[in-house]
Amino acid sequence: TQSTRPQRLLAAVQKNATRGDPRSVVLAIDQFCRQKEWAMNVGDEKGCILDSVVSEVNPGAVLELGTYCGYSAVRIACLLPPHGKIITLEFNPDNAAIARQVIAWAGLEEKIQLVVGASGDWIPKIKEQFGVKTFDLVFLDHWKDRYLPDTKLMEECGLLREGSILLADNVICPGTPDYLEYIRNSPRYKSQYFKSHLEYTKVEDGLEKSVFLG
Ligand SMILES: Cc1ccc(Cc2cc(O)c(O)c(C(=O)NC/C=C/[C@H]3O[C@@H](n4cnc5c(N)ncnc54)[C@H](O)[C@@H]3O)c2)cc1
Ligand SMILES: [Mg+2]
Repeated sequence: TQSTRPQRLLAAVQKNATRGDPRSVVLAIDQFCRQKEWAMNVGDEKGCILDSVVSEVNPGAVLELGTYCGYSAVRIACLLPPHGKIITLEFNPDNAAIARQVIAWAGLEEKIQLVVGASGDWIPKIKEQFGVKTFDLVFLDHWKDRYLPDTKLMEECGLLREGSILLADNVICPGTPDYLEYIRNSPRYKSQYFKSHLEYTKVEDGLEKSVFLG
C-alpha cells in the first residue's frame, strides 16, 4: 500500500537523524522537505524567528495548535527552560501517530505533551486536565480559519495573562485575514509582523507576534 507524506518524513528522520538529538531531527526534516518533498512545517527560515521568540520569552508553559508531524513542537521544546513544557493539539490521529514517533526520536517525550483532539474541544478543558494556569507562549499553526475563534476561546477560558505571547504562522500564505484584522485592531494586543517566506519557497509569508495586554 502507498505510504503517506508524513510516513515518508518520519522514515527520513529515522534514517538521517541521531536518536536523542533534536537539532538533527529538525535538520533531517528540513533536508527532506528541500530535497525530496515539500511539507507544511514552519521550516528553517521562519523557524529561526520562532527560535528567537521562544528564547526571548523563555516560556514555562507553551501551547501549540496543530502539531502535524511535530517539527515545531521539537524545535520549541529543545529551547525550553528545564521545567518548561509544551502541550500540542492535533486532531488527525494519523498525523498524531507520526508526530509521536518524531518526538520520541528526538528524545523529547518528557517535554512535549501531545493531545489528540480538536482545539475547540480541548482549549476549555486544558486548565483542569493539565493543571495549567496560563500560557506564556501560544504557537498557532493549524487550520487558518481557526486562529480567530480559538484566540477568542483562549481569552474566554482565561488561558492568557498580561504578557502572554501569541505567535501565528502563515498570516500571509495561506493567510489569516480575519485573525490579522482582529489582533491588529484590538486594544488588548500589541502586534508585530515578521516578514519571511513560505517554508522551503520564495513565496512571501510571515509570522505575527502579539502580546496580550490583559
Ligand atoms: C493555498 C495554499 C495551500 C497550502 C499552503 C501551505 C501551508 C503552509 C503552512 O505553513 C501551513 O501551516 C498550512 C496549513 O494549511 N496548515 C494547517 C495545519 C493543519 C494541521 O493541524 C491539524 N489541525 C487543524 N485544525 C486543527 C484543530 N482545530 N485542532 C487540532 N488540530 C488541528 C491538522 O490535522 C494538521 O495536522 C499550509 C499555502 C497556500
Ligand atoms: Mg504553517
